[in-house]
Amino acid sequence: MQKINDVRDRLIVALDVPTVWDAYRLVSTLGDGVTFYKIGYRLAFAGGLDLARQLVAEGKKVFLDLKLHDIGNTVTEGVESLTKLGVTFLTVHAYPQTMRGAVEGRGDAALKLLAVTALTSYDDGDLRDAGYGLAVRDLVRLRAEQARIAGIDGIVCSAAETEIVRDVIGKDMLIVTPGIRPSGSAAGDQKRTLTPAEAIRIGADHLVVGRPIVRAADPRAAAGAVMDEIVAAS
Ligand SMILES: O=C(O)c1cc(=O)[nH]c(=O)n1[C@@H]1O[C@H](COP(=O)(O)O)[C@@H](O)[C@H]1O
Repeated sequence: MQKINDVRDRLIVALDVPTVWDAYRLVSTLGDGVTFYKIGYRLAFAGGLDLARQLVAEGKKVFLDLKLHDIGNTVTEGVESLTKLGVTFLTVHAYPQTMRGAVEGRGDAALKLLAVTALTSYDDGDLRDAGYGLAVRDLVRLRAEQARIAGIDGIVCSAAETEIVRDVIGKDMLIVTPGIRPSGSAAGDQKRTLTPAEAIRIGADHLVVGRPIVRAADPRAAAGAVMDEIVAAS
């Protein structure tokens, strides 16, 4: 596992809120306890790229979750543009051409590229529906191996696949796990979930948590409870 100096960085809160204003309000509510934020489709298409720059300027780390996937040249050019934002992580789908294009576009920049293997809302039946002949665990293993070969920095998968992925990628790449559900919280559309403590114990580096914090009656207390679990399990 890569060394993470500040344990707070292990929690990434997904800013899945409608407006930049809502995002600022949430960041201010969560305060210093949360150091790492994810900006995904919802905000990226509503002023989120400027927000990313602003959060970076304020000393927060930002994970830009755009899950890029296109012909290699287009991915290369898109990633080249995104290196200028100062964000820490960027997602691409774990297709070999896409990953190679992203690594080329990243060049020498500090941006770390994460490859999304099999979405955590998918089970084996969903993969069959999408035309795949592999079970989730086999697809995740294959894509983790392809990501390592392509020069990607980390893997996005369910924490349930952490051991399989670690076996393939070794210690130097990151494992970032969404689909985290504190016990008692609603799974929603997530199908492959683990609790924060389970995910940390099994070896995940960073946990992505959205609705259990963002939609909590008291988001600061919810984030604090997740962080307590992370610290206790680290
Ligand atoms: O790339 C991601 O972050 C991601 C990959 C994946 O397989 N599953 C997944 O849920 N995510 C993202 O992680 C977040 C999870 O949010 P919650 O389900 O609300 O905790 C969302 O922003 C998803 O877009």
